[in-house]
Amino acid sequence: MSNLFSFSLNPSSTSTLFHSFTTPKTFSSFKTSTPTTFKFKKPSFIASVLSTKADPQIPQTVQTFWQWLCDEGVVSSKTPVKPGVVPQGLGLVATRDISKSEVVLEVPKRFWINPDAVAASEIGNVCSGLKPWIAVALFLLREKSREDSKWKNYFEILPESTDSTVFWSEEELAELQGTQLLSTTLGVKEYVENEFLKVEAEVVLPNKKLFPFPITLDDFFWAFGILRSRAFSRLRNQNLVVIPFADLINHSDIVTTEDHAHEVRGPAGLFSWDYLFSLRSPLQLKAGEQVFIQYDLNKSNADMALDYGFIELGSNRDAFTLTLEISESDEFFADKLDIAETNGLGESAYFDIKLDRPLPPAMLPYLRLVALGGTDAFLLESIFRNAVWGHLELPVSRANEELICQVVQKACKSALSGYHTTIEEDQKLIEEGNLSTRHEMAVKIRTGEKKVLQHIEKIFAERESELDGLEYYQERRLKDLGLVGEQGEIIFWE
Ligand SMILES: C[S@@+](CC[C@H](N)C(=O)[O-])C[C@H]1O[C@@H](n2cnc3c(N)ncnc32)[C@H](O)[C@@H]1O
Repeated sequence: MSNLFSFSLNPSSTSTLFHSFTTPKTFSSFKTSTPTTFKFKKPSFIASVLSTKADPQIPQTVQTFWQWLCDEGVVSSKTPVKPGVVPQGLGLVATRDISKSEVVLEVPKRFWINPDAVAASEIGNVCSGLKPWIAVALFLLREKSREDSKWKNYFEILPESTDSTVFWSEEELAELQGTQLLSTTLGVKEYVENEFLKVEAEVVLPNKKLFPFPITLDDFFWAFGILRSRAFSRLRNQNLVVIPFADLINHSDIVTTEDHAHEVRGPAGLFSWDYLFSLRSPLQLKAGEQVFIQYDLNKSNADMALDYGFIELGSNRDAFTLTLEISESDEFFADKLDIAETNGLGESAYFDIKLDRPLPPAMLPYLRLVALGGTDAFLLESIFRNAVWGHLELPVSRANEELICQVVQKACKSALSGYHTTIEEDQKLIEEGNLSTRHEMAVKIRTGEKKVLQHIEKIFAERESELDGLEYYQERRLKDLGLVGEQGEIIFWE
């Protein structure tokens, strides 16, 4: 969550994961692709905090969990937070005033659930070749089923699922018709199912002694959901780690920094030192207030819905990912690919576009490259290779610029026609209220995507109306050669 909760199947970035499930589109067809509840009752008023006396609002499982943390020396009378029942399910609540950046909890490494814990366990050998998240998922399921698991009390407080779209019914998913979130969700579900079938056949079934209990696809999805919503990432040396107790912390957009989680060395019991996961409060708090962090500033609402099962109200997380591709049938495919790769892009490129924000800097050059042809194709010659990206950062020719404007607008229109409601209809539904959590999330996600598409369409419509006033490669070149006068007249013939 400080950076955390952005567990990604591909550690390079969360958006890589996102994109790995979208179907790349060619330029010509460039378009954008487009359980159950918590165990705990959610009070609508203040949080109820565990005290030394049993509080009837706190489930027995949470009281037992807390007692376990006390017995293990993870918490003491000095720990300034306790689990509480809050509107987001369980959360961490201050038991006294807390100052900004104060350490609120520390969890020794022996309680962390991560690939190292798997490697050191009985299933370490059979899981050694697996993707880290799959190994940890199997470990979670195995420990959950064991009466003598070290984490037994922890498993008792975990939710059965979240509102992540991977847990939505078909009827609920139908409200996402036309959205990128729907195609991403379906892609993720298919991916998880395939991984499950593979690991079931290759690891679980052949090792009945290690996995003596049945593991179903639903179980595997549960583990996947736990990892997506609770694993911390981007700690030093830790890309995927579940930290019991620390993972009770909820997200708030009031927090705008991400640097709250650290790995430190410190006392981890009466006589031992160990690595500790240390969490600091990003805000100053009064006793009784909930501790929040920022899960990930870069995630779009669609990412949040998929990973955590909630979204933010402000529109700054509304986003749309444009997928562009150099078509293999393009007569200049090899040259274009070479230029794209030299500039850190590839055959396909993904551009996350946010509402009311400028376009990603590489998007226009890439679009111009993909559209390059006809009399502009000379720029693809190898003699220009070092300078071509610089040329593509500015309009190349009227024809090229007009083409990209038209293609993008057409693609936006086509994507917009895939939604089954208009923005106005969505707004009416929100105003009327009475929507379930998931339905409201779906309506807000589809409204957000449509607004971003309209925003992109507007940018390119405006650009198209300004084509006559733009300066293109040939004019720039003549100017560089001193062949254009102050008024723009060509003086070559004088
Ligand atoms: C790391 S867990 C936090 C503890 C969790 N509330 C629990 O009861 O176990 C993350 C999950 O908490 C919930 N959550 C966290 N922040 C939230 C927020 N601002 N709004 C709604 N739900 C939130 C979501 O279900 C999310 O998947």
